Amino acid sequence: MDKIKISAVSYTNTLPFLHGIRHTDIINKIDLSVDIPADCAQKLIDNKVDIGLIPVAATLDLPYWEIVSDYCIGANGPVNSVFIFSNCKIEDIRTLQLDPQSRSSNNLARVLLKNYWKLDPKLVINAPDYTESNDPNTAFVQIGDRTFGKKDKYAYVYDLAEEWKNFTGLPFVFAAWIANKKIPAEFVAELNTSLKHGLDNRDVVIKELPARTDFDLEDYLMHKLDFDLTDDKVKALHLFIGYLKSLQKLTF
Ligand SMILES: C=C(O[C@@H]1C=C(C(=O)O)C=C[C@H]1O)C(=O)O
Repeated sequence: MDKIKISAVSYTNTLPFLHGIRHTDIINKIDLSVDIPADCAQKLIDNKVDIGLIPVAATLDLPYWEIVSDYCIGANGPVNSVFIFSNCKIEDIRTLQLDPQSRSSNNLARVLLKNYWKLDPKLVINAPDYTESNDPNTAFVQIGDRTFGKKDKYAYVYDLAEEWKNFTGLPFVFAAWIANKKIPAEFVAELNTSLKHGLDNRDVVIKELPARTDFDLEDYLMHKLDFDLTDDKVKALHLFIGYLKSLQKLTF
């Protein structure tokens, strides 16, 4: 059988999964690439890979998709790496610049703005530098490692997993292991075992990371991120996709 092609996320949040994959025999059965989330999604859409740890918002662009793992990148409350950073209160934001590496969180911001905050700022895709603006009423979405240590630098910081929980009472799934075709059950079982091995060895992963004083990596990987794809997370995933379908599609 040809090797199964897999694209995984290149952020710290995925290091436990990569540890599991690289330290179990599954590594010999797959072609693994590590990409920013937007590229994980695009590779699965373009059928360059069979499975991706893709932003769940990208399922709208897949004619066929199925979840192939019991694990995900999720959070039940604050996640500490998905934010709107702003110098004004949320209700005063007139322009929101989106993160080009994200698909889920940009759309989560849109869902929350419309349905929770009842706001309608102008959205900017592909701003030359989306994190910079001279306008005090322009804010931005940012995800992943680039947010580490930035929380104290802005007057207003909105953790989008926390805000989703305030809105729905549910956890949130940012990315899930999704296939664009049927995958044999034995492979799915092996993938789950390998991902679990990585999660069970998070202490090793944490020790290997360069220490930093401005961000608590242990708290992030052990507590803020919530990797089990529980029934509540699946419910949240479908609720989110439902909200997304009622919004105009964003084209990056
Ligand atoms: C929690 C995170 O989850 C992610 C957010 C994603 C998105 O917004 O599209 C995609 C993959 C995950 O890496 C994060 O990156 O901080």
